[in-house]
Amino acid sequence: MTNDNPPSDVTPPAAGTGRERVRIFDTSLRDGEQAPGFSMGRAAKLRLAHALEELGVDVLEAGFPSASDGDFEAVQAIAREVRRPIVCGLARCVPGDIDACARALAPAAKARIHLFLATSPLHREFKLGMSREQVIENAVAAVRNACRHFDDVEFSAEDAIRTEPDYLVEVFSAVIAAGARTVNVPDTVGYTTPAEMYERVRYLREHVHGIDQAVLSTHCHDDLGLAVANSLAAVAAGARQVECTIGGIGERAGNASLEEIVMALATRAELFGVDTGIDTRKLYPTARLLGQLTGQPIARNKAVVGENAFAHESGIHQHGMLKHRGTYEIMKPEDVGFSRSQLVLGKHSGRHALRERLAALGYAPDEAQLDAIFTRFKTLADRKREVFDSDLEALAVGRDPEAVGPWHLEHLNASSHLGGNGSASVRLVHEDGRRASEAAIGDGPIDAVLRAIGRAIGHDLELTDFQIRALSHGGDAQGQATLGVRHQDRELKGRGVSTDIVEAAALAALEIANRIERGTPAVPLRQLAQAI
Ligand SMILES: CC(=O)SCCNC(=O)CCNC(=O)[C@H](O)C(C)(C)COP(=O)(O)OP(=O)(O)OC[C@H]1O[C@@H](n2cnc3c(N)ncnc32)[C@H](O)[C@@H]1OP(=O)(O)O
Ligand SMILES: CC(C)C(=O)C(=O)O
Ligand SMILES: [Mg+2]
Repeated sequence: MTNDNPPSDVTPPAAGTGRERVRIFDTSLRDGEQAPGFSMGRAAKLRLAHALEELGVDVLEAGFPSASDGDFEAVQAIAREVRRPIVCGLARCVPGDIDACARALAPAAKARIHLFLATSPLHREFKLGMSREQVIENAVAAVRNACRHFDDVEFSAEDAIRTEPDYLVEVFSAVIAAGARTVNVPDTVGYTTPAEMYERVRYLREHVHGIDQAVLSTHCHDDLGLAVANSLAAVAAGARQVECTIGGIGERAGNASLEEIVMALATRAELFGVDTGIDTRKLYPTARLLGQLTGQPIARNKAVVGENAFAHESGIHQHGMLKHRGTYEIMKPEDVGFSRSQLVLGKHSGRHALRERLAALGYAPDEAQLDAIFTRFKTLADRKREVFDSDLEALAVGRDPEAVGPWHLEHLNASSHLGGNGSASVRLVHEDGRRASEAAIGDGPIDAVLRAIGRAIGHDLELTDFQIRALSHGGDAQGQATLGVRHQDRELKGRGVSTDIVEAAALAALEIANRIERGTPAVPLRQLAQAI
């Protein structure tokens, strides 16, 4: 289709800064979705597409319309609903794919077709069975055909990095003459290095005819863990579009990660001198959404958006952070969508962070008190992976944070029902011989168990977080449940371990219930001295 909105000029300046703009081409919904474990249905794709629009991507590759009816419909739905970015579809250099793309993208406000054909000797000979000349003929014919439907045509030379450089120049010169507006250099198998990529892009800029009328793009894979570095090298050499995915998802080891590229360009703006249109504060929420939609959570140590990206457990780092956060952070957590940095208390923490956390909880121990708490804190931290606020409170007032009881679980019955509801009944027995039986329904069985236990001890408990982690493998694997619970404006955390995840969650809820029962309130500061 011919768009009313012509494609924007080749390298638009970024608003306000006077710097050139690098276009962010997101392919989470195409290359990202191609990887095992990341496949998304139409509703999920549509949801992520809206989030990517909010994030500010310039081009959104919505899928491969000829891959399946489902993908066709997903691309069509995205083309209909997502108005701000250019919506793009992938197509082989065959008329059927081009036709499917044109139909799927017909409702788009701004549409692009992304044609690809492999150009490397290996792919030409063994995969396509085409000569150099045939590859160029097919590519040119496909671009011409696509131009009958689209103003905005991108051509990718699949396996460009392993393609003879002078031949790649011929291919790109021919497709630009035929009407391609973007030429893309994929490192399809993640083989290149930053120095080689820089040199390749520089060479292409120097030798491709008509390159000034096209945007030079790159698309890097992470087989050697170099996708982001190679993408940045391409930008340094003059590439003005980068193809990438949220969380770096994609074929095999994945694509270059969008959030890493964007934050590298922003954090080291003095090196690159370019801007993107990304609202960086949406990076973390978008990555979380992707994790929820695919069921593949973000790795804890993932750069920029991982849970540990702004978390510090080591005492020496925590001390530095308390003095000046620039000592151990090069980006602000708020700038990528986290609410704040976190000082996590564990066995590597020191007195400075402990004192800070105790102060936040309302305790102001003197040096001797702090030493005593610190010793017991280290003993506890050696046994637990993370020390919660409720543990600290128990330490601060001289109670045993690992004490069990007074309530014990005597009976548990929980069931889930189609549509999301769950019901549970529990019977608790107290050390003094009392018994309490309660039943509840909730938003799933875990919520129902928590409510039933809350009722049994006479407190309202609201589920705020639930995580389950396998501690071992096999049919009788132990699962560790961690519950986050709100009780009277306080967030409490509890853990339970069992081979049954509902029971593990019940034990975590009971741990919280017992803390409430034992009462570890914020003790007035003056009482602290007697308490420890
Ligand atoms: C590097 C990349 O990421 S490329 C994109 C990869 N993504 C995907 O493949 C996901 C979607 N793919 C699919 O659903 C299927 O492969 C389909 C529907 C596109 C094609 O299915 P099939 O027709 O059964 O072919 P199949 O996948 O087995 O083989 C690929 C065919 O496309 C041809 N081909 C591969 N690339 C291209 C190209 N760029 N242009 C033209 N033909 C191509 C191959 O030579 C082969 O042709 P042949 O069937 O005549 O031997
Ligand atoms: C389709 C192309 C751009 C691709 O995904 C690759 O070569 O990796
Ligand atoms: Mg790819």
